[in-house]
Amino acid sequence: MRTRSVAHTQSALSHSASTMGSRAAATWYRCLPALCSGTALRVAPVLRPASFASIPARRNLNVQTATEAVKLKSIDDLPGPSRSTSMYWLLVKGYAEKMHLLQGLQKRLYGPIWRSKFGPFDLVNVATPDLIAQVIQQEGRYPVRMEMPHWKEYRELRGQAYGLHVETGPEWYRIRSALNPKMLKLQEVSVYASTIQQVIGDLLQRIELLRTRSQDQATVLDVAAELYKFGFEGISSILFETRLGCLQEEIPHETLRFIKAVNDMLTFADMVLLFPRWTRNILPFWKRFVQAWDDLYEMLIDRRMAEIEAQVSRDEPIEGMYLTNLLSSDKLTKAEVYISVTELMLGGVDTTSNTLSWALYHLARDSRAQDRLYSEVNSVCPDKREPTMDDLSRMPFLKAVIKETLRLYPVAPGNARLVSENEVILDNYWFPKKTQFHLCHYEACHDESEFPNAEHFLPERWFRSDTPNSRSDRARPGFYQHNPYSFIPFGVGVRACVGKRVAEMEMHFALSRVSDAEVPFVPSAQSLHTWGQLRSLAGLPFSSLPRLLIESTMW
Ligand code: HEM
Repeated sequence: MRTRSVAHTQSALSHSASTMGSRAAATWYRCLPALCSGTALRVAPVLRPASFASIPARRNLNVQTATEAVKLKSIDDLPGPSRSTSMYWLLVKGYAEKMHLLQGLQKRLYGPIWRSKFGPFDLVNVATPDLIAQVIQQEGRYPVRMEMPHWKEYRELRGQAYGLHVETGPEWYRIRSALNPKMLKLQEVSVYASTIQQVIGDLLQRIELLRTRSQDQATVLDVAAELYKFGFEGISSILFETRLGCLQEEIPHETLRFIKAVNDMLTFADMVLLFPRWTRNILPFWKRFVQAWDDLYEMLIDRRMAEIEAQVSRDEPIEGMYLTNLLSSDKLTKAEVYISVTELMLGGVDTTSNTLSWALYHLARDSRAQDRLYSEVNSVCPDKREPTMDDLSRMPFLKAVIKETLRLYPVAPGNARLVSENEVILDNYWFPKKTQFHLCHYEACHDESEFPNAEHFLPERWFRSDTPNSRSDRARPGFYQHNPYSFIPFGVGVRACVGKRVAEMEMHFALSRVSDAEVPFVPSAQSLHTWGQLRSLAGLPFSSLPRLLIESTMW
């Protein structure tokens, strides 16, 4: 099984657009970055950095008069690499696979705002929290990340609804408003807690099984793959009210085909975007992209939708999970429910699983952080009790570990905005409507002036209470006063991630239970390195021993 970031890989321009490339575009919709209405940078009170309190209200900086605009510089005045330089960096220097690092390189060369062109993209890159804030504040009522012409074309070919990623304006907002309530309200999301706990139970059993089968009785050779399966199983159990069996010994054939269809769709989406239309008769990418979407629909969604619809129409009582609720709410057409659930599914897999992989990687290398996490979990939930949502609110260090992981490895290393309602002014530049902005989140959350020791994993940095008495340089004044736009892993505003609450719940429950049951450590004689890529953790070896075993040998 491949462990590619599905939802937020292609969604990055969906879940990130960060990288603005085909990959970005893919990541982009993968994370299918949605925007939860009114989700303005909420943080748990304990972890709340002071500066979050002062996010300025949105302002609309539409250009007032042509005279004013004339005084400003234009997009043509921006510095930036030529097309051939960009292609050289991407293809020859290998940045196509690590575009998040290109952000810092180009910022050093051209300054915090620059223009870059490659393939079909003509981008204005912004790489400071201030500039990111300025774009967001001018994004308009119905923000758009980027155009998704290939998705749109497929939907038209099959007569399907457009869905969150393709739809724009009030129509996008109508769909989004129907999806938000059962996704973004904490109380509503807690309904899914017991389902997720069952899936986590399966994950723990799977880790134990793989460990005991290994030569050293300690190493799970590819923990990222297991977490990917967990991500898939978790989100599908919430959305479809169905267990796919990803964590079983024998993964059902249909499930494997579904997973393959998801990966194919994302992979070929990249290709379809990059090559011009006339190549479709010669190259296989478009046909395979269409085939992948067809398979994806047919294999799971059609089948599950038909079952649930039949139950709804027979007025049978059904466990009211997400899909059932959407189908019975009448707020969306059946076609819109189809596509919305698919997009949520695409957004919900690799996002949570990659974040968990990176968190375990750092905990395995940092026994101090690991011990602190275990003490916290164990004090709130002694004797391996499964945590409840209420328990999670008493685990600030657990949440800090996830935040710090998302800062170091943002699922969407870049995001995008195609500002089509307004002209935009940034510093002393004026941009016409429909300018495509690339928001360099990765660079912003790795900026030393915002986060001292930015490349280090320091969950404590999210605790203001650690500041006053500590002697370490982490505690120097102002350390926690980062600009709120330097860390927006789920986006911000009405288009922010629709799956944020579900993702946090999944990650918090999973990490608390894994750290309560396992003692991860770096495999001997193996120096784990941080791969250049943010998402490809495939093959991440993970050694752990059951905590119970360690505790009993101590006695
Ligand atoms: C670690 C977990 C996750 C992270 C860091 C993340 C991050 C993001 C980001 C940055 C965006 C773009 C927001 C913007 O443009 O301002 C986004 C959009 C989206 N995400 Fe996530 N996401 C995560 C998990 C999920 C999950 C679990 C789901 C599904 C339940 C999901 C579904 C979506 C969708 C559908 C959108 C597009 C929304 C729209 O365009 O209206 N995400 N996500």
